[in-house]
Amino acid sequence: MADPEDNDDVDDADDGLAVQDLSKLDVSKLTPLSPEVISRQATMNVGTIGHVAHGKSTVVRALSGSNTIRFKQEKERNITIKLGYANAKIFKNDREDLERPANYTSFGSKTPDVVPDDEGGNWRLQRHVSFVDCPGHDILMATMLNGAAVMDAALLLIAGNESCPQPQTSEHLAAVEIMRLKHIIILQNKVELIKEAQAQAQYEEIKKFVAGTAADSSPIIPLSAVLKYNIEVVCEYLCTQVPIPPRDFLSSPYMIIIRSFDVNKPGEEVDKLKGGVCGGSIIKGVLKVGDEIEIRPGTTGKDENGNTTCKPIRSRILSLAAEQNSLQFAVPGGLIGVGTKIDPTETRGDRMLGHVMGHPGKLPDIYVEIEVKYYLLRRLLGVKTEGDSKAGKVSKLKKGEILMVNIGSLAAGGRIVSIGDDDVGKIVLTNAVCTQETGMGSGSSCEEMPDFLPRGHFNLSPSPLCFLKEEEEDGERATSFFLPRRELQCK
Ligand SMILES: Nc1nc2c(ncn2[C@@H]2O[C@H](COP(=O)(O)OP(=O)(O)OP(=O)(O)O)[C@@H](O)[C@H]2O)c(=O)[nH]1
Repeated sequence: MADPEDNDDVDDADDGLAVQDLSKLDVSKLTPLSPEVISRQATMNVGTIGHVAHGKSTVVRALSGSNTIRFKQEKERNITIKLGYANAKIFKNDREDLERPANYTSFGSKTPDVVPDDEGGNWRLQRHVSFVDCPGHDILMATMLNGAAVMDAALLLIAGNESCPQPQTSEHLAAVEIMRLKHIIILQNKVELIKEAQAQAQYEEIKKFVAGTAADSSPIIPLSAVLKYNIEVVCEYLCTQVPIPPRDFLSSPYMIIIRSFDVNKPGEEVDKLKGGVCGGSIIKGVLKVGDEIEIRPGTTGKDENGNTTCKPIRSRILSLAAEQNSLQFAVPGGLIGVGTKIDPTETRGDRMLGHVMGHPGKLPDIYVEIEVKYYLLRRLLGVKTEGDSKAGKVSKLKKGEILMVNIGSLAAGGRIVSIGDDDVGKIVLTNAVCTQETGMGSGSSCEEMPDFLPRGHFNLSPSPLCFLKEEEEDGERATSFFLPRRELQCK
């Protein structure tokens, strides 16, 4: 994602990339492979999933050349805590004598779209991928699910020197299955640590584990992420096994905000202060430099009766960037950074996380209560249980129970206020949420009731949503999760 701290490095002109000219932009002709788009911005999101320390961050580093572990605590503990992002361009060589997989490779996001090799051939850009690096630790499952919300495909990392499956191997696979993710590539990592017979035995174990799941017919690539062995096979499969995701360029823009920053250094002079920056992923539509924008819910608070109030924030786009590539327009897909005129104190320290950005008056309504049809998983995932032991069973949801609710990039607390016989739960949220309403929504809008947030009933599709429920089982902390059936209509 565009890291505002790197903003000074953003090249505006003559950066060797395709030119984006707003005066010639015809949005109806854009595709995720248009040269002026993929030259600068990733248009496909690929997640890395799997058990803790199986090599997710290492494989992203091998593919992109960038380190996704960026936070101090993460560096100290050597585990991923927040979602990490890194972009990579995937190239194919045009020399016919070069056999697969050596004719595929990846370079960083700033690389020009045609790179000459030493033998008279050229590496030509095929895909521009944004890697979403998920944490593998069980207590960070909610973060992993936020990442799964934007994935078009996933790399499932399985360490060759451990038995399969480990708890988060099955938990992550189940999560992406529920998100309806179909394109999964399995990476049997750390193969340089094991003998061939051991690798073969684990291959059979993996085949048995994925039988009947979304990864049933997924390719299994033996890999060493540290030695970069078989990385070019991953590049090839990303081009040949994962279709270009369909994107809606024509609708009014809708971006979920995943990070936000104040990019000013302490003590900066007033006339040099820069406006707030929001990072996120556009779900549909195109945002352009100069656009008027609105952020919802925006500034939220409570009135004298304790009711939640909100005031959407309005501003203008001053700059757009994808990692270090400057953009004139941004499309659905990889993460972008949006420079605005918003007071930077409003965007400091991820304050806008969970909000959405779009054109003024064009975003969905804001809600503090949701009604959702859910289904429970039959057994707890992520814990080792003996046989048919009750510890693995998921208990029913109860009135008054507190859940964690993920809607887009928002992770909010939610209290169940009622549960119907038809597994429809009414949930009051701790945070207001602006989310997509489809079907016959019956919530009244914020404009109609400016002092109060509405109580709405709606189907959250296509906004991904899930609940996390924390349970103590024999002293072991377990996590299970629940999702609404996407096809269900609202009341
Ligand atoms: N020998 C060997 N070690 C590897 C390989 N890939 C990763 N590792 C090591 O495994 C450890 C964990 O790697 P990470 O990439 O941080 O694992 P992760 O899955 O991202 O970890 P979390 O995000 O914390 O779940 C590190 O010490 C890596 O150097 C590999 O191919 N071979």
